[in-house]
Amino acid sequence: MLLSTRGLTKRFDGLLAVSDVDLDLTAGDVHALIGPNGAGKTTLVGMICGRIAPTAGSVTFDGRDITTLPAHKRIGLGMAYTFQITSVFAGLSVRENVALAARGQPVQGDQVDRAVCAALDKVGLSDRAQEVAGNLSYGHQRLLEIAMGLAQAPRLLILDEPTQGLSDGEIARFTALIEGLRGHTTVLLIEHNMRVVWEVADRVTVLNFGEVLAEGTPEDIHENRAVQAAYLGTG
Ligand SMILES: Nc1ncnc2c1ncn2[C@@H]1O[C@H](COP(=O)(O)OP(=O)(O)OP(=O)(O)O)[C@@H](O)[C@H]1O
Repeated sequence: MLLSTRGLTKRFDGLLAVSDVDLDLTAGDVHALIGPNGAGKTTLVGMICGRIAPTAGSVTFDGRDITTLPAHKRIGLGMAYTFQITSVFAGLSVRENVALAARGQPVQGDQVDRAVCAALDKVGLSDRAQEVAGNLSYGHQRLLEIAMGLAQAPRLLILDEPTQGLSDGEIARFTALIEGLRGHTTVLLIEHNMRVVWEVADRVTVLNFGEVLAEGTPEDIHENRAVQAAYLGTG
């Protein structure tokens, strides 16, 4: 396992946002986290990457207990994440944004350039490298965020609703990109687009009211009646 949580819990005043979650991410897998709005997905991921302090439970990364490790140190261990709220610097160029994200990695000079070009190429933004990031469409800004994550050469890439606001063509490019990461980069993907989940996920965890409702392969989840009732509808 690259990452495990045990009994991970977050209480906001009276509200139990995440309750006793055991999650295991196998190295190299694409693991999708799904569930209705308010199920606790973003809160769970916030505890995994160190932005939210858990009320109880533990997080282990590569065999090390990181429950109380600050977020920037987790980045240093190889975690990268993109969030629903766009984090690009609007006044900088596309290239500069990715170069900033790559900084601090064990690459220098020409290697930074190469890492930036490779990341932009993977998300299909190479021809926009010189554009001011703030002028990009919302969908392209989401792709830029993913390039910023990739430029950090992460061991675990956490993506929070990466396909939200993307066109069909951009979604197809995104799924191809994720396919290309399988086996060497572990991906934790919060995703509402079920077609994307069925296409790219090796494992799926379903959260409902802060609890794990089901975990398994996409086929297991698709056939799970409790999941159908809670989330997928009767279809
Ligand atoms: N900082 C906070 N203070 C109080 N309540 C919060 C806070 N953050 C989240 N919550 C509540 O915790 C619950 C879980 O929220 P969370 O954003 O983790 O769900 P989610 O599954 O990511 O939802 P969505 O799919 O809509 O993004 C919700 O009821 C939410 O209102």
